[in-house]
Amino acid sequence: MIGIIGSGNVGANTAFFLAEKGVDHVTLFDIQDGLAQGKALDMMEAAPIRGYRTVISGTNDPQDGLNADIVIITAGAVRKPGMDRDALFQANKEIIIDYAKKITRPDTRVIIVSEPVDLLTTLFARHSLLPPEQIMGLGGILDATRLRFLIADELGVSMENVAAQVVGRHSDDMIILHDYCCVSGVPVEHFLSRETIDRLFDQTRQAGGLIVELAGRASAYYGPSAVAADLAEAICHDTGRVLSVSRILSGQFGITETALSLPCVINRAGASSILEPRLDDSQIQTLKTSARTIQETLKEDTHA
Ligand SMILES: NC(=O)c1ccc[n+]([C@@H]2O[C@H](COP(=O)([O-])OP(=O)(O)OC[C@H]3O[C@@H](n4cnc5c(N)ncnc54)[C@H](O)[C@@H]3O)[C@@H](O)[C@H]2O)c1
Repeated sequence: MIGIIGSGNVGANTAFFLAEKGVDHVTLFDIQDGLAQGKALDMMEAAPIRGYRTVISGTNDPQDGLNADIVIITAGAVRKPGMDRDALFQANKEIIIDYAKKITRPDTRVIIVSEPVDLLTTLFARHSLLPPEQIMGLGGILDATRLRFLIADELGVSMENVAAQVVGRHSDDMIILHDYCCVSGVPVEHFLSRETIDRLFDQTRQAGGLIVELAGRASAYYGPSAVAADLAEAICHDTGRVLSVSRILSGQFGITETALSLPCVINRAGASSILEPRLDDSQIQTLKTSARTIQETLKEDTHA
């Protein structure tokens, strides 16, 4: 069973995408009375046409959503135009601490979507009894997915032939691994000029903000939901896929006790091992600065 905490745009769409992937059971919870039940019912009533057999249920009891094999946390405030992700920390930190303490099943794997994701994943890990590999933040995998679209669109090729890797913080400080961006295994420089590649990298950094500006009242949710469902499926099916997720680092590039995205092997245990990519000196500095910023923010906050 997959529990989804928060049944707003990301939570509900993740449930829908999971149903289309054929998982057995998804339980939605939201603090707004009736919202989870209403959306679950709506999705079940689409099943005769969409053809999924998944049971999607809504609940008013958070423990029904938390007592799950995989818990996806999408609860909390979203950015408004002009806001950066860090501005959501004060609004969302208590929610994360609360759920970190309420998850008591030792085998639950947790995917944190709420923003600012690396800060909240670090905070969750501090307050949780779960081991670090079972706690994953939705970070680099979304940025890489967006970049794959942009490269494919620029070249007019199929997206499935485009690979991209983004690590570090899910923010303007994300680190796009140039050497790992390929089209059918061929480095992207072979097809695109340096200026075009830089423009696509900038668009990737600004992708989330652009959607907030354009949509006005909502942040991105189709892309994030698709990625959350993909990650949950990779865990359920014990795939061993390598995906860039935010997890507590254990000494990689000298960083500990802080969650940042690096490529991880995703299997039934969660983000079970980290594959260290080759980074240049400036990328290592960016990664370390991101870790320091997260630690300083948490240190300044006496409740964290
Ligand atoms: N990591 C990423 O890449 C990424 C991408 C998109 C959105 N997000 C984040 O995901 C979160 C959700 O986004 P959304 O678009 O679904 O927002 P939304 O406003 O549509 O939904 C949020 C839902 O959370 C519920 N909620 C608030 N407090 C709660 C609590 N304590 N327990 C349970 N539910 C609670 C609200 O009632 C609301 O229904 C935001 O923090 C957003 O910034 C992250």
